Amino acid sequence: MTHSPVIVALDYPTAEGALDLARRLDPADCRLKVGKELYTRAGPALLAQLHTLGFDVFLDLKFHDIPNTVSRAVSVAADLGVWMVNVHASCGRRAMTQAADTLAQFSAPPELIAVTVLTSFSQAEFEEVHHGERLEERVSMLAALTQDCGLDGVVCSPHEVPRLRAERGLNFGLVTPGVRPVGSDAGDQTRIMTPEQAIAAGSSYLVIGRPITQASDPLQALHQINLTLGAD
Ligand SMILES: O=c1ccn([C@@H]2O[C@H](COP(=O)(O)O)[C@@H](O)[C@H]2O)c(=O)[nH]1
Repeated sequence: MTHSPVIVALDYPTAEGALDLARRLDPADCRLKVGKELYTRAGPALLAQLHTLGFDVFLDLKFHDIPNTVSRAVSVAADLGVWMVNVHASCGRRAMTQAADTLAQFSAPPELIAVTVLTSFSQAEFEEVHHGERLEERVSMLAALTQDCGLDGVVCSPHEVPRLRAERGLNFGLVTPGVRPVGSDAGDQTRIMTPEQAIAAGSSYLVIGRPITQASDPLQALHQINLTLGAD
């Protein structure tokens, strides 16, 4: 069990690349996230290997489908022993409630969280797909719905954290990608903050990928982040 809020996003095209880093990391220093790229390649066998290494694993497949499909998918994720799994909040009340009810039947269910608005979206890009809506209003509305459906938290940008913490309370998980240490490239992310700012704002967990995985020394990059957060 780690005291660090960092979840390292293992966005690699092969199991070998991901395992090469995972074997050098210590589960005392971080959790790991497996997303669509790596899971599409390596599937449940890779999850089993990461569990054998001692890591808590967030399976980030962002299920977005009809209620029956979403609840069955999170049930399989629970069977695979992951620590956290997610859906899109915009799949709606019935899908989220059914997923939460399904997981409640497990003795040690994974945390179930819902994506609000992807951290890559700027307000302008958001308006192209949600005409006339304010991004932060939608995040707030989806977080309220997610909590009402009995889920454990949401994925949002650190920018939305102060408002959501105030609206949803201290026990609601706020998992934030869009985290960039000073000097690192934003890449395709737009709503970003530094690790220290995100934790000060009230984030529960920080999802950090490329600033660690593409660093010349990924272990040192993680160590430096944990140090600045007092989690070393
Ligand atoms: O809104 C979201 C939801 C998920 N992600 C995922 O987090 C990581 C971030 O990686 P970086 O390299 O630190 O940008 C990545 O796996 C995304 O799929 C997100 O960024 N935003």
